Amino acid sequence: MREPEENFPYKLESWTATKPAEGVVDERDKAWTQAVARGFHEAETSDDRLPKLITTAAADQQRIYGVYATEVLQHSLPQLDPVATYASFDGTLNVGERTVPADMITAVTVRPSHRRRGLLSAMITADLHDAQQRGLPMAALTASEATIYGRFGFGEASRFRSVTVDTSNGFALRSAVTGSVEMLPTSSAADLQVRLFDLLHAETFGSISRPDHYRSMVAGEGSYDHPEPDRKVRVVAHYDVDGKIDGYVSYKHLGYESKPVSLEIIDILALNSNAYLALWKFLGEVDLSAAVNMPGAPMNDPLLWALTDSRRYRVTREGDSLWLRALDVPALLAARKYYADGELVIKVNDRLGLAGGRFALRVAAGQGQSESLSAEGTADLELDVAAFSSLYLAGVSASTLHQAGRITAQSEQAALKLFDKIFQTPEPPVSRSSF
Ligand SMILES: CC(=O)SCCNC(=O)CCNC(=O)[C@H](O)C(C)(C)COP(=O)(O)OP(=O)(O)OC[C@H]1O[C@@H](n2cnc3c(N)ncnc32)[C@H](O)[C@@H]1OP(=O)(O)O
Repeated sequence: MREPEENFPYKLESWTATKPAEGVVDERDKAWTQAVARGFHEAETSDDRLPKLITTAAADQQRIYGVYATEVLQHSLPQLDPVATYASFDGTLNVGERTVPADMITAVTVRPSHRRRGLLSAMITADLHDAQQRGLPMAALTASEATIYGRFGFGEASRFRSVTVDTSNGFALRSAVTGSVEMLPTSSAADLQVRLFDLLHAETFGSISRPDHYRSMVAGEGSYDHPEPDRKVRVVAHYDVDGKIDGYVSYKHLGYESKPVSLEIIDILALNSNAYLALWKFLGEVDLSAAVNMPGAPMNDPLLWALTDSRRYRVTREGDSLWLRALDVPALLAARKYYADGELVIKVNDRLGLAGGRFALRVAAGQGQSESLSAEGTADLELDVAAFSSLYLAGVSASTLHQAGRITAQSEQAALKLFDKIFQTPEPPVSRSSF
């Protein structure tokens, strides 16, 4: 691991999460997990929940980073408490009919009394170099704030919406759905979620893996964000006409004090649009509720178009979903599925020295071939690695980024159009994971 250099009165340590033996939590793991909770302004995790949380991190084989003060002041938190936390684990990103390995970053916190001293910079630089050396072509995260990660080469790659659907009297869908819905024991949600997600992940462009803690979150057993169990969680599955489960929803009632009295979706996965709409029909008809909130709705949600009254569908928030950071541009260019042929030379600038260079892309019959070229020479487009990472899944076009001043070099309109023609996709990228 690269050690940060000059003027750094801290020690950066790294280890792999391991399952607590016989439920006994290692003191270092305990201090690290509590530091994460403090960093996100959450309540500290109760002792009986700690083994479960650390077990989920171990299931992901998370690489844990902790920054420790080399000297602590009298009466301050002990040396064992990290002043900064960070974790990463290997996942995959669907780039169209195949996946590429990705370094998935999570649990980034710096103690408020130690912010803006370069601690995040030290951790992320060490992890990105490590990921690149291990041959991972991409890094990925979901961000608490949009201002943090651009400087480290990350670009927004997909977006999501939060929606509220008015399910008061009169809620109806335009067309009939088939199959049936049934309530399940919440404990069965963990494995069901994994099965459905794996199928969807393999076929959804832009999908990134989920961390293991989704298993307990969707079953009301707590997650990293909210470690304590939530006994209000309910789980309902959709069965197709042959009796096979092809969708599920994990949700909870927000209480009679919510206005309007609402249900909230924790997770909804459906293998086809019939299952998706049937689950929504169920949610829309649940008694003692008049609205359903869906925090992670896709941008192209068919539900809007299925409602007899589309104004019942209200977007309450739109935001960035997945952030990507290229670590190996030629590998990424060769891996992606394309829908138009063409040839391009692009120059990628990377201040961290990880992925920069001049690269040729040749696409024929939807398959890309790429090679690194010498640094000197012309390029059709020159752009920062964060802009390249945003463009990679075509969640935004090169023309739009150029208009936004994000493609820095003087770019010919023809080159922008050619890039967009090669990279465009029939559907926008969709990510169903937050980590
Ligand atoms: C993937 C995830 O886990 S997302 C969760 C991120 N964590 C949180 O939001 C928890 C609360 N916030 C924090 O713990 C910290 O403020 C962090 C982790 C965001 C930043 O950690 P720091 O150690 O302060 O960052 P560091 O000192 O390395 O800053 C590097 C640069 O980023 C800038 N920066 C850091 N945080 C922010 C921010 N929130 N908004 C804008 N700029 C920021 C710094 O000003 C600095 O800029 P410079 O290079 O021009 O001087």
